[in-house]
Amino acid sequence: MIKYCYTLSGTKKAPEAVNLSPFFFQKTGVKMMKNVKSDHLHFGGLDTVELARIYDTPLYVYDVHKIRENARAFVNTFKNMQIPFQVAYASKAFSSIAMLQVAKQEGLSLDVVSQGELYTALQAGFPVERIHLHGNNKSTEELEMALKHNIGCIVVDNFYEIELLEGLVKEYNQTVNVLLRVTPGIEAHTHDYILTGQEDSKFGFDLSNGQAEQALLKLLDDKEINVLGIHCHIGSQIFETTGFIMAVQKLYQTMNKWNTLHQYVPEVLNLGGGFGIKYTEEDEPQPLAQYVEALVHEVKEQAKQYELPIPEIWIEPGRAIVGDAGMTLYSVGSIKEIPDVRTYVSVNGGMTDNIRPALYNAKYNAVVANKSNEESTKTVSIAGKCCETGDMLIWDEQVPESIEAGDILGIFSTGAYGYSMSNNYNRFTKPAVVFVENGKSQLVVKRETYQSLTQNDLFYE
Ligand SMILES: Cc1ncc(COP(=O)(O)O)c(C=O)c1O
Ligand SMILES: N[C@@H](CCCC[NH3+])C(=O)O
Repeated sequence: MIKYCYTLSGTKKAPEAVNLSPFFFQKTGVKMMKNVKSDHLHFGGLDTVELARIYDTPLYVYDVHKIRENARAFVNTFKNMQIPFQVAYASKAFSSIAMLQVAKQEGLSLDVVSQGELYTALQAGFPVERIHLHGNNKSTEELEMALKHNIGCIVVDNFYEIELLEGLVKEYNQTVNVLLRVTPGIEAHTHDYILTGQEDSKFGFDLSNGQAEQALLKLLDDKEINVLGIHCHIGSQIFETTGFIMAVQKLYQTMNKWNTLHQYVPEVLNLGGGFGIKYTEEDEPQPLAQYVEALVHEVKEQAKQYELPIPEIWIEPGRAIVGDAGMTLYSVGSIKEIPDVRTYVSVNGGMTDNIRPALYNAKYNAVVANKSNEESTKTVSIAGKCCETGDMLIWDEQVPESIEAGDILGIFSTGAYGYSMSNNYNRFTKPAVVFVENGKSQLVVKRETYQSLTQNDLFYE
């Protein structure tokens, strides 16, 4: 049995160990992991071809050990830096009862943005005091649900919400902790659709036009509302720490002003999520610990400069916790060769289980999981099966010459915003989700059935 790996340029490399995660290979520039026992790709210690056989495809697979490792990278860095903190997992990246159980086990807090996400957290038995509710258009029902369950805090986003909340806390004679979401006017370097910190944003109160200050005063005026602190989130899939550092500086200028004018000093500074991960070898994220180190360092510097206390620092990573811990397995079907133009390899999923390539032109790498010892010398494009020309998962990927119908194709780093953004376009059913850990696999989200697709449909009479 040949024991080697291929780099993206096609050169062979000896694998350092048997069951390394694809993350390792992406990090080192080696494209795929080889199992020395067979020619099957292993993920989280298990044979992916076997997983596809047992659970069928398309299938989301999560390496739970990797989820824990990512979570601990954040948590342990805060602990080592001896600073009060909360790491709130942004459950929009991937919410399911099993995932939230793992988040709870790792001592994370939770960011939810809807009643559905809050309901899932409650079903998972997530500690309510560690749940934070987000949203740029929270409904009365959402706010009522948050108050009823006494969740940790509500991240207040706009004047309409303040009015609703003021009415509700009076009606229920209840106090509530809030964070004030501000937009610091920072344009992080990422895709336009996932930018959130700029002035022209639907999220939060703008700092520069005075609306944030107006909102603060309104909230401080209400004795049922405790303004725990300030929140800002500058965007998603950000590699450089510069944007985060600039946000901290902007927030401290504001805090200094608000301390002088209104004697308001926040206890909590929530700096959001957005820490970038590696999808392909072109991506160069920082190690997760470095994002935290940079943030904490800057907070300490600014606190010293303005002679303000060091607040509790909260962050909200989603992608960085689950992104590279998940992969998707598909079955290859039709292969269409257009001589001198392109070869389309169609799989039994696509934009219904991963809309990111269609939405953000996001890039991924794939491997033929049952032929991972074969050299990848053929250039093909991986197409989804939706009735959309734009339903392409990867353009120009290298695969073995022998690729054929029935092969299992694995796409790496689909753990964030894959399942959570999946949809039923063309009435495709959503795939199942499987967790692997300690050499075992377990189904944690069942595959949708045709029955579940039509269960809410009614006959027109
Ligand atoms: C307010 C807020 N917090 C946290 C996140 C999580 O972002 P990411 O998954 O990039 O860490 C998002 C999404 O961008 C967000 O809007
Ligand atoms: N869904 C986006 C990120 C936006 C997250 C929420 N603010 C993605 O897949 O990258």
